[in-house]
Amino acid sequence: MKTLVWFREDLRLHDNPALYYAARSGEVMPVFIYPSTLGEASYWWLHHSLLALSDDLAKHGVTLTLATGDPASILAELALKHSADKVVWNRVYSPDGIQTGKAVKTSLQASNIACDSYNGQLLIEPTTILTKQGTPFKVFTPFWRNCMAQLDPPEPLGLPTLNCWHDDIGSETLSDWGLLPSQPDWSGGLAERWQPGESGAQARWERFLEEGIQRYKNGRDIPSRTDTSMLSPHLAFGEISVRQLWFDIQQAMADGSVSHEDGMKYLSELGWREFSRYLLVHFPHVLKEPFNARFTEFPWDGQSQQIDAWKQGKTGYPIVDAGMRELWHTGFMHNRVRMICASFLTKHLRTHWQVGADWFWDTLVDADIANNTASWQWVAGCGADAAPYFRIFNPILQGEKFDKQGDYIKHWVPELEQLGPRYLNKPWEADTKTLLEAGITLGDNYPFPIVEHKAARIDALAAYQAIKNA
Ligand SMILES: Cc1cc2nc3c(=O)[nH]c(=O)nc-3n(C[C@H](O)[C@H](O)[C@H](O)COP(=O)(O)OP(=O)(O)OC[C@H]3O[C@@H](n4cnc5c(N)ncnc54)[C@H](O)[C@@H]3O)c2cc1C
Repeated sequence: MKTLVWFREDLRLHDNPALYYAARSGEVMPVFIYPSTLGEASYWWLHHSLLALSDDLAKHGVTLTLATGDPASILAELALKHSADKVVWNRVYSPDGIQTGKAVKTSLQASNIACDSYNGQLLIEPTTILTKQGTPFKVFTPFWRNCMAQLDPPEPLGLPTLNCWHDDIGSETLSDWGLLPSQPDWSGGLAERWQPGESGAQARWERFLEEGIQRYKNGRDIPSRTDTSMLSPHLAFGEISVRQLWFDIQQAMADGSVSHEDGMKYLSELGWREFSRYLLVHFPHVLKEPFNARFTEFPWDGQSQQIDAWKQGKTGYPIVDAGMRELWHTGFMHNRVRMICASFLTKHLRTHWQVGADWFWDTLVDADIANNTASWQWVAGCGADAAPYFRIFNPILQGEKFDKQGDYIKHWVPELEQLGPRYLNKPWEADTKTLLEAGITLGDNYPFPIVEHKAARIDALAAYQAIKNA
């Protein structure tokens, strides 16, 4: 049997159901089709991830074919032209991903080509978890409790023996695709931090199991530490299987190398990833509209100068600036700081969450339509099970609490390196002598705050009151 394996968000060989079952029944021909909707940082990642995948496949004598165009026509044409018996893929659970999967299926069936799809992305199928009334969950805790009660994922699949059929099917090349930035090449910071591809993902996971997971529950909120797994871009591109993470954590809790508390906390973060996809499957409109319909009328403001200052890490609030600069430099931002920066944009600057989501989409290497949308709506107060809008993060107190020694701020905002802890999160309150000794001239080498915290908070609450009373 000859099978075309359509790679999508599953750029790995291990525990890849589509590849595994195709390889077990005969020869395979892997195909990847250019995705036209990624952000710039994700295209950088994709380039390196595809290089890694095609090297890994080549070690087994298998060639990865690259193609551009409509998947429904490309796959049917390739299958007919090269006499494939079947086309298989792992499902993608975004609205676009579902739509494309359906179109491919219809087109293949119209050409009498067999096809099959698998779950290679989630611990549990979103359609199988419903409330007693048969409706989708809208709140995380009962959703996850329900998942945990039912969860019995199949054991991860190993690496199949791969055989390729050697038709030359005319692959495009990665350089044809021009995914890497040039003029200017801003990717230096990304390359320093990341190793895209399956072996990079496995290495990061092993490191986390050795030295991060044991401190996860308490350490995960401290941005200067490396107590989180940093697997998000690898998960977004499917370079590591979530089932493997699940089984490894279960095993580590069973043999006592990881405490129940740390292990369960990590699994619940994977639960948030499941929940984000679940929400998009059941409520696809939330990609563009607020989950809480009341927010349709919210008086968003958002001035372009202030939004630019936010993007550039020049708001005058050190923890926000540190986060936005980490994002620009590395394509990543720590979760606690993502929440602070997103709150600042949607509440202090009263800017529509979509503006922030778009910027993150372009600059994050882990940009993931489900996690990004759900998280932005959550912070903005309009999402499912969201933090209430009136809970407005105070960026000064957040910095003081989660970056006590100021290591994170000083790393990303080196202008403030000489400033002591008393004023590090509020340099504008320092007297002239203190600022002078620290080499800081506000308005010159570090900005004054672009908005005043208390006034911005009052404005945001007044705007919220307007929709609450409507
Ligand atoms: C405004 C905002 C935007 C975000 N955008 C994205 C995004 O585009 N892509 C993305 O993967 N995550 C996003 N997140 C969620 C979270 O910040 C990242 O998943 C996390 O920081 C990744 O770091 P890690 O892999 O070390 O996480 P860990 O703490 O090690 O968690 C393990 C995995 O669980 C999942 N996870 C963790 N937290 C969340 C969460 N809150 N929601 C959904 N899944 C989660 C991720 O897949 C993560 O890799 C966003 C959060 C906020 C507040």
